Amino acid sequence: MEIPQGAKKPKFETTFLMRKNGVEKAFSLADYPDSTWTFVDSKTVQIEAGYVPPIHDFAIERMNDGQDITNEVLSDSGYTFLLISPHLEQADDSNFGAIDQIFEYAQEEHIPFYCLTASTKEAITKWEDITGAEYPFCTTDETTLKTMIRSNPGLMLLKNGEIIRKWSHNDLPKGDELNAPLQQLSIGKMPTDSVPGKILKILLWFVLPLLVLTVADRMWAWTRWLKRKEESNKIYQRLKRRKTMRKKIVAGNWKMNLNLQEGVALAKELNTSLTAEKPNCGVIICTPFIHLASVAGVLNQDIIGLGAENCADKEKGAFTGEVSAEMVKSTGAQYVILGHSERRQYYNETPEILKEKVLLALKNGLKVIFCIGETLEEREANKQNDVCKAELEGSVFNLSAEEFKNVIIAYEPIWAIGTGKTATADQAEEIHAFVRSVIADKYGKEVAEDTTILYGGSCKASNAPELFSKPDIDGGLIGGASLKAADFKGIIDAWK
Ligand SMILES: O=C[C@H](O)COP(=O)(O)O
Repeated sequence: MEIPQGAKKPKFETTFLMRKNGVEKAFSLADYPDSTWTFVDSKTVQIEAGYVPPIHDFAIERMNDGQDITNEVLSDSGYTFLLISPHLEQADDSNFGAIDQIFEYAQEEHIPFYCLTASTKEAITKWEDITGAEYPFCTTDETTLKTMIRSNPGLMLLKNGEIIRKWSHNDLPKGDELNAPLQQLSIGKMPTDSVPGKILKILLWFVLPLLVLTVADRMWAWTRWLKRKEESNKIYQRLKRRKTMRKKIVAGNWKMNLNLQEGVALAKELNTSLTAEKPNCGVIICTPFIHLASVAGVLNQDIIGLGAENCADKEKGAFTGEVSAEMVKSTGAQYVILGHSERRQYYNETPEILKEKVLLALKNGLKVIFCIGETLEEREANKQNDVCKAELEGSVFNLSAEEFKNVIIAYEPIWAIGTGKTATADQAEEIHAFVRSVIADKYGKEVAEDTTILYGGSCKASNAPELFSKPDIDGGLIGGASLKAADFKGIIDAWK
C-alpha cells in the first residue's frame, strides 16, 4: 500500500545511558557526551504518531511459495478480491457456487483473487474438495482476519489498497450482476456513503416514515375532530330545531266533493296507508260536516287529525242550517278551517264574522286553520302583504298570545287556488316570511317562530318538495290533490 504524499511521519526520540567514574546518566542525540563517557544502553520511543494506513499489522503470505505479497496486494492500483476466512473448517460452504462464479469473473477480468485464511493445509485441501475452489490461498493472522469481516467466509473488494466493498457469504454479488468490467459496475465504485448521504439515508428510512406516520396520525385525529364537531353541530342543530321547531303539517281540504261513502272510503285508505308508513309530518283531513263523525270512527287520530271546513259564527240556537263549533268538536274533530277565500268570496264572510268564528272555535277546543291570501288583482297591484296583514289583524290579532298558539295560518293566493297556477317557491317564501314577521311584531319572535304557516294553491306531489324546502313554509293546505289517497300521500312524502 502506498503512503499518501505529505502524510505525517511518526517522530521518535532515542535516549542513551552513559557511565563515567561509576556515575550513569541519560543523554539525547542533541547533547551526546564526549568519549570520556562509556555507552551502557539506549532506548528509542515514539513521541508523535504519524499517518496510520487503513490496513496495518497485516501480512499476506502466499501458501504455495511462502512469498509475502502484502505489498503487492496493498499497492495494486487496480481491483483485488479477497475471500476472508479465518478458519475454513468453520466456514459456511453453502454459497461456494457464488464464490466460484466471482472467481471465474475475476479471472476473465484479470483481477487478482486470493483467499486469506489462518487454516492449516489440511483444512484448505478439504475446502477445495468440498467447494471445488481453484483460487490461491494465502496465510494471514487469524485475529487480523477476524477483525476484517464478521462473515465466514466474507468477500472484500480492494481498489488501490483500500476496501471499497464487503459482502457476507449470504449476500454476494450474483453472476448476472457481474456482466461488465468492474469500473462500469456500481459495486466497483466506492460507496457514496458520505456523512450527508448517511444523514439522507437516515432521513429516508427513519425520519421520513416517522414524519409520514405523524402526519397521517394528525390527519386522522383532525378528521375525527371534524367528524365530532360536525356530529355535535348536528346534535346542536337538531336540539335547536327541536326547541324552536314548529309543526310541519299537510292538511287536506276536501271542499264539497265527496259523498259520505266516498269520504269514508278515502279516509280508510289514507288511514291504512299512513298506518303502514308513518308520515314525517302532521296530517289533517278537513271534511264536510256530514263526514266528520263517520270519518272520526275510522281514523287513527294519533296519525291523522280531523277537521271541519267551517263552523258557525253563533254559539247555539235558531240558526237553521248552521253547525256550531261545539257540534264540530262533538264529532271527534280537532280542527276547523276558517277564513277560506271561498267562504269570504261566496258566503260573504267578513273579518268580523271570522273573528267570531275563531273565538268560538278556540273556546270549544278546536284548533283553527286560518286562511289568508290576495286576489290576482291585489297581487298585480303588489298589495299582497297589505292584504294578508289586514286579514290577520281583522280576525286573529285580537287573540292573546296563548290563544294564538292554537292558530295555524294558511297562506293561499286566491289566483292559485284550483287554477293549476302555483306561486313559485320563492314568491311563497317571501310572503310567508313577511307573515311571520307580522306575527313577530304582534306576539314576539318566539310565538312567530312556533307558528305553522301552510301554503295552499295548486300544491301537488311534484311541487311540494321545492315549496316545503323553504324555511318559512311549514307544509300545505291541499284542495284537489287531497281527494285521492295516493296524490295526498305524494305530498305528505315531500317531508321525507
Ligand atoms: O284549501 C285548499 C286550497 O283552496 C287549495 O286548493 P287547490 O289545492 O285545489 O288549489
